[in-house]
Amino acid sequence: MASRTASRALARAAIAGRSALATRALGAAPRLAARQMPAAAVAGFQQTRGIKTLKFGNTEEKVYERSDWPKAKLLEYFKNDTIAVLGYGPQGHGQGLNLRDNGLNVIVGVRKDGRSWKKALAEGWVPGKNLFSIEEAADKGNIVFNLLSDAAQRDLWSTVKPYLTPGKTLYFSHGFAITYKHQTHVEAPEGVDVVLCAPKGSGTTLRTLFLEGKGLNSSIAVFQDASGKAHERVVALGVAIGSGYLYETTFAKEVYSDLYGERGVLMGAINGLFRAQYDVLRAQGHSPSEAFNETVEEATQSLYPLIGAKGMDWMYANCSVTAQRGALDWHQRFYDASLPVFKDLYESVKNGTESQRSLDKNSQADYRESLEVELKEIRDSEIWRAGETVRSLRPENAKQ
Ligand SMILES: NC(=O)C1=CN([C@@H]2O[C@H](COP(=O)(O)OP(=O)(O)OC[C@H]3O[C@@H](n4cnc5c(N)ncnc54)[C@H](OP(=O)(O)O)[C@@H]3O)[C@@H](O)[C@H]2O)C=CC1
Ligand SMILES: CC(=O)[C@](C)(O)C(=O)O
Ligand SMILES: [Mg+2]
Ligand SMILES: [Mg+2]
Repeated sequence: MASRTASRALARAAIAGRSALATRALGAAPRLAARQMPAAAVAGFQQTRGIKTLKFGNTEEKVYERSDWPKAKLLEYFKNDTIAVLGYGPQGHGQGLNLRDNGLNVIVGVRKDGRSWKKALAEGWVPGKNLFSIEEAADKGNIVFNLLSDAAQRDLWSTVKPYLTPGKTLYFSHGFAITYKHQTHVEAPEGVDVVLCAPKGSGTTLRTLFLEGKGLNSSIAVFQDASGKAHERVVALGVAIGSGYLYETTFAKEVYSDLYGERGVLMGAINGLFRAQYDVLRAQGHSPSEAFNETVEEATQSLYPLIGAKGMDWMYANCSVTAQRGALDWHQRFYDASLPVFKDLYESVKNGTESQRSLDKNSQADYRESLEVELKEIRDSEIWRAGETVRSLRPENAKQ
C-alpha cells in the first residue's frame, strides 16, 4: 500500500512536470520511509487521502504524508498567498529556501544589516523584491511565519501584531510564544489562523535533507482555527517547507517536549555524560585520545548510528556478549541516577522556569557573544581539543 501511494505521487509528479530537484524532494521520502518502517506497522495502517493511522508501540496515532500534496497541488493551493518568513536563523534559512525551491511566493523579513540580513543577501534574497524589514514583510505576507528567536518573538510582538489582520495565518515552529503567553504576552489575534509546524531537527538538516531528496519529519498543531481550514493549511505548509511525515501535537505538548529534549538527551544530558565519563578515564591515567575514543568517537561513528538504524537492541546485538552483559547490568543504575534529574527538568520546563530564563538571557543585547563565550569554553576544553585531533585521523579526513 505504501509503495502504491509512492508511485501515485510519482505519477502525479510526472504529469505535473515538476523540476528534478522538487521531484526528488517531494517524491523520494515516502518510498524511503516505507522501506524503513517495521513490517507490522506497515501492515497495520489505514489510508485515507494522505493520512495514516499507525501503531507506535500499542498506541495508535495519525500521521500525515506528503504524497497527498505533490508540487502542482501545492502551487495551486498557495497561488494567491505570500508567505512572509520573519527571521533567518537556522529555521528561516531552511524553511525559506525550501519554500522558494518548491516555487512558492515567499519573502523574508529581518532587521536591516544584521547578521541574518547579510546571510539572506548571501543566499540570494534581493532587497525590495523578496527581502524586507520585519514590518514590511509582515505587512505584505498573508501567511506570516514567526521564525524570530523565541525571545525576539516576545520583544517584537508589538511590532508584528498590527499586521496580523483577520484572514491571515500566523505560523510558528515552536509552541513557545503561545504556551508561555503569560511571559511573552503573545495572544492569538482575532480572526487569524494560528498554527505550528515544528521540524524535529535543525533547520540546517531540514535544508540538506531537502536537497538530498529526503525530508525531515515535523510536528503540527492548530491553536486557533478562524478560517475552518487551519488544519489543512498547516499540513500543506508542512509539506511545502520540506517535511516528510507530519505528527499531530498541541502547542503545549510541542514546547514541553522540545525544551525538555534539548536540555536532556539531545544536548544537555549528553554533554554532561560524555564529560563525566571522560573525566574519570583521565583521572585514572588514560590518555586523552583513549578517553575520547572510548567516550565520543566510538559512540558517534560506530554505535549510535546502529541505534538510529534499528534500535537499541540492534546496537547491543552487534557488540560482544561481554559488552551486552555489562551494559544490560549497568543501564539500570544510570536510569535510576538520572530519573530524578529528568523529573526536575520536566517540572522546570512546565512551570516556566526554563522559558523565563531563555527569554531573560536571549533578549540581552550581547546574547550571541555570551553564548559564544560558553561555546568557546567547550571548544577549548581538553575533551573537545582531543576530539579535533581524533577527527582529523578518521581515514576519510586524512590529509594526503
Ligand atoms: N534551530 C532549530 O533548528 C529549531 C528552531 N525552532 C524554533 O524556530 C524558531 C526560530 O529559531 P531559529 O531558526 O533557531 O532561530 P534563532 O533562535 O537563532 O533566531 C534567529 C532570528 O531571530 C532574529 N532576532 C533575534 N533577536 C532579534 C531582535 N531583537 N530583533 C530582530 N530580530 C531578532 C535574528 O536576527 P539577527 O540575525 O538580525 O539577530 C535571527 O533572524 C524558534 O521558535 C525556535 O525555537 C524549531 C525547531 C528547530
Ligand atoms: C533542533 C531542535 O529541534 C532544537 C534542538 O529543539 C532547537 O534548536 O531548538
Ligand atoms: Mg526541537
Ligand atoms: Mg528547540
